[in-house]
Amino acid sequence: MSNNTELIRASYAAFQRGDIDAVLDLFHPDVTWVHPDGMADHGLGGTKKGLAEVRAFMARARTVFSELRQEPHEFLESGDRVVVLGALHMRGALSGTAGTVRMVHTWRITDGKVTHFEDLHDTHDVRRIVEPPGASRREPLASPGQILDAGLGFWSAKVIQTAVELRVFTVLAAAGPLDAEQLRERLGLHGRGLLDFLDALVSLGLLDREEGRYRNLPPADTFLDEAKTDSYIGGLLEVASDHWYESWGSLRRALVTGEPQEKISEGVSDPFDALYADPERTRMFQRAMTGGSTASIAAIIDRFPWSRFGTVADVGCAEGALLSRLLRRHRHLRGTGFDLPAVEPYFGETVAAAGLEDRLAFQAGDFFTGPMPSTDVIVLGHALHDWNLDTKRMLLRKAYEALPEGGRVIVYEALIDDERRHNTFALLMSLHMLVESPGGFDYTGADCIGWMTDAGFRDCYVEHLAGPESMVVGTK
Ligand SMILES: C[S@@+](CC[C@H](N)C(=O)[O-])C[C@H]1O[C@@H](n2cnc3c(N)ncnc32)[C@H](O)[C@@H]1O
Repeated sequence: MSNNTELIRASYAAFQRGDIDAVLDLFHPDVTWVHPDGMADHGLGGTKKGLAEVRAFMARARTVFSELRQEPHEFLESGDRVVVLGALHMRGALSGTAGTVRMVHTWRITDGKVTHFEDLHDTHDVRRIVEPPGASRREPLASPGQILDAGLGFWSAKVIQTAVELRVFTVLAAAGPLDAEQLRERLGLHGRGLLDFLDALVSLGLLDREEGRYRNLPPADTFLDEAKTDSYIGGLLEVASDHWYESWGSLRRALVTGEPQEKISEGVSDPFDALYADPERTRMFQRAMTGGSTASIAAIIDRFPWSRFGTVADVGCAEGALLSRLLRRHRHLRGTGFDLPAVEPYFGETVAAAGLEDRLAFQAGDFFTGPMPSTDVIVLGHALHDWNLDTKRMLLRKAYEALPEGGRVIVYEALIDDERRHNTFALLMSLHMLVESPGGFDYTGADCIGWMTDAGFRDCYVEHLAGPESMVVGTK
C-alpha cells in the first residue's frame, strides 16, 4: 500500500476514534475542505480553508448529527490523489432519524500532508435524514395510534415548552449532569410528576439519563440553552407557552367568528400596538422572532448573492438577528433595521453585542404611514403574513418604491406549497395568523410572485431555505 493511501486510511481511523487532533495532524495548515453547497443552511456547505475552519466544521457536524460513521469501501490512488468510495452512516441530531448515504471522497496529498479534500454525496438524501419529520411534509396519519399521537400533540408540546420556561436545558448546560432531586431544588418544583416530566424529555430525545443523572442531548444543548444566543430557539417556545397556547385553545371560536382569539388584541386593529404596550412581552417577542428565524437567516446569508450589493434594510427587523449575523459574515455590507420605535432598545443591544455600531443603524418608523429605507436590498421576514391582502400588496409596493433600479426584495417565511397539501407547518402557521391577528394569513410562492409582479418586480423566484421556510426574491 502506498504512503498516500496509508495516510488517508489513518485519517479515517482517527476520525472514527473521534480523535480530531490526530485527523488535523495529517492536514496541511492551508488545507481546502469542500462540501456540497446543498447543506449550507445546516452550516455544513461550501469551501473551508485552513485547520481552524475545518475544526469548526467538524464541531458543527457534531451538532447536526448525533451519530456519524464513515465506512470507506475502496481506495483508488492516482498520482497525488486518493479517491475513496464508501458510505456515510448517520443519525440526525434534531430528527433522530438514521440512514446511510453513498459518499465519494477525493483527497490530494502534497509532501505527506493532505492539501485538499472534497466530499461528494447526495444532499437530498442527507436532508431527508437530518431534517425533522413534519418540518415541512408530515407523514399521513394512517393508524389509530398515529391519529391519537397527532391529536394529543399538545401534550408533548407543553412538556417541551414548560421545560424551556423552567430553564431545564440552560441549567443542565451550565451545571452538567444532575439527578432529579438536584433538578427539583434548582427549578423550585414540588416533586410529584418530576420523574415523569424528566423521563418524557428523555423519550422525546432532548435529555439523556445515566445512573439517575440527567444531561442535555446535543440538540437541546445547542438550541435550547439560552446562554447560546446564536443558536437558541427557545424564545419562540416561551411565547408559545405563555400566549399562543391559550389562543389556539379557541381555534373553533376563531373559525366560527373569523376573529383573533389573542386576549390582549381584543378590539385592537393593530396587534403590535397591544403587544408593545407591555415591555416584558415586547422583549419576549423579540427573542421569539430570533428563535423562529435562526435557520432561515443562516440560509439567506449563504444563498443570496450579497457580494453584488452594498446596503440592505430589514423591514420589521425585530431585535436585528438577521442584520447582525449578515453583517458579521459579509463585511462590505451596511445595514438598516426598520421597525416600530418600541423595538429600538432591543435592536441596540444586538448591535452593541455584535460591535457593529459603525455599519448597522436602527431607523424607527411605521410602514403604514412612511416610506421604507432606500437601500439596494430590502428584506421582509415574516412580515407579510401578519397582514391582510391589501397590506401585503401595499408593503411590496413600498419596497419597490424604495429600491433603486436593479435592487432586490427578499420575502421569507413558511410558504405554503403551491398545491396547498404538503407543507403542514405553513398551513398551521396560517391558522396561527387566524387566531393571533385580525387579517393575517400565509400564502404560496406563486401567490407572492403574483403580488410582486403586480408591484413591478421582475425575475421573481422562490428558493427553499430551511425546514418549512423559503424566500421569494424579486428584482426592480
Ligand atoms: C412577525 S415579526 C418578524 C420579525 C423578523 N423580521 C423575523 O422574521 O424574525 C414582524 C415585525 O414587523 C414589525 N412591525 C409591525 N408593524 C410594523 C409597522 N407598522 N412598521 C414597521 N414595522 C412593523 C414588528 O415590530 C415585528 O418586528
